[in-house]
Amino acid sequence: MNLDEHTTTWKQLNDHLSEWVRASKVHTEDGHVASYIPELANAPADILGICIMDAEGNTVAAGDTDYHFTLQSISKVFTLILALMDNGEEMVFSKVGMEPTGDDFNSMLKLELVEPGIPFNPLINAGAIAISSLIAGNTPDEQTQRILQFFRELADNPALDINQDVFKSESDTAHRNRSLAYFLKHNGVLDREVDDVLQVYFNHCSIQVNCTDLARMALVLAHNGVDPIRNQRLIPRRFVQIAKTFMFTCGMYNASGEFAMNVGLPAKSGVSGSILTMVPGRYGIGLVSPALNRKGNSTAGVHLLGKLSQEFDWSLF
Ligand SMILES: NC(=O)CC[C@H](N)C(=O)O
Repeated sequence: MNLDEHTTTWKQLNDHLSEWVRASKVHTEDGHVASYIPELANAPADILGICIMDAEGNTVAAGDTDYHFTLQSISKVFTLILALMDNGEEMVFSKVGMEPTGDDFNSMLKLELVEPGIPFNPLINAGAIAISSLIAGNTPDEQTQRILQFFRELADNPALDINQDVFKSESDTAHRNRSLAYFLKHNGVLDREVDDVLQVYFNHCSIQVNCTDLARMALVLAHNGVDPIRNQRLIPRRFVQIAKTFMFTCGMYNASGEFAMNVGLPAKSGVSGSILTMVPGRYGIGLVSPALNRKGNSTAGVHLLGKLSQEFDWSLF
């Protein structure tokens, strides 16, 4: 995109984003806030906030942008990157595969059905739990600190921290994730103890952010691992390429095909109703709207991104 195009897009966004947010907000009524993690059930069902950041750090934001939420599954993109940085591709892909499942994000179906019993990809729960075990550190605390440091660097926000209430709530009720982890342990995928691995996993899912933090983290991916604001490489290009490929094929779970069709951008959603996406080479985008559809993606959020993609012809296809 040349400078003129950027100026036009930015003006359009400034002029219309609030109105588009209002129009998408009605779609919060089509969804439900996640309640299987009890603490998430307290989220307001009718809000929608978005922040779009350009390569200089300018932002256009609209809606409920002060709202704080936990990263949930969005964290999986960045723990994958960290595991790749700590272990290299060969090691990581001996523990997780590269294919979409077509199943729900917390499904354990294919772990038993398909040899060799490793998770299909690093963005489903089973895959992300396997990835948590690969983060460098001698103890779960050391691993968690390493993740926090990395996320703070990417968000350029030293104040990022874990929401302890959400952590405890998930940890107390995660019977399904526990069974996935035991399955993985049995299959020889986890070299650490199940409880230790889960502690790291629940911790990174519970890191609290706002839309601006999400947009800032997305901006680094949009620029292939270089933070364009500080002009500093934070992630090797190849690992961003891997992460973005997974976002495209699995980032919106088993609605990734539909999202690719309607929006056409690499994205990752979380059950807090958050979505991180980007316009490659240009903008980082973070949004939140807690009401989810059946597949675990924000109803109003997906609608708004469809509108933006259509308006600015952002689809990569
Ligand atoms: N889709 C998600 O955001 C899932 C993350 C959540 N912490 C879980 O394990 O269930």
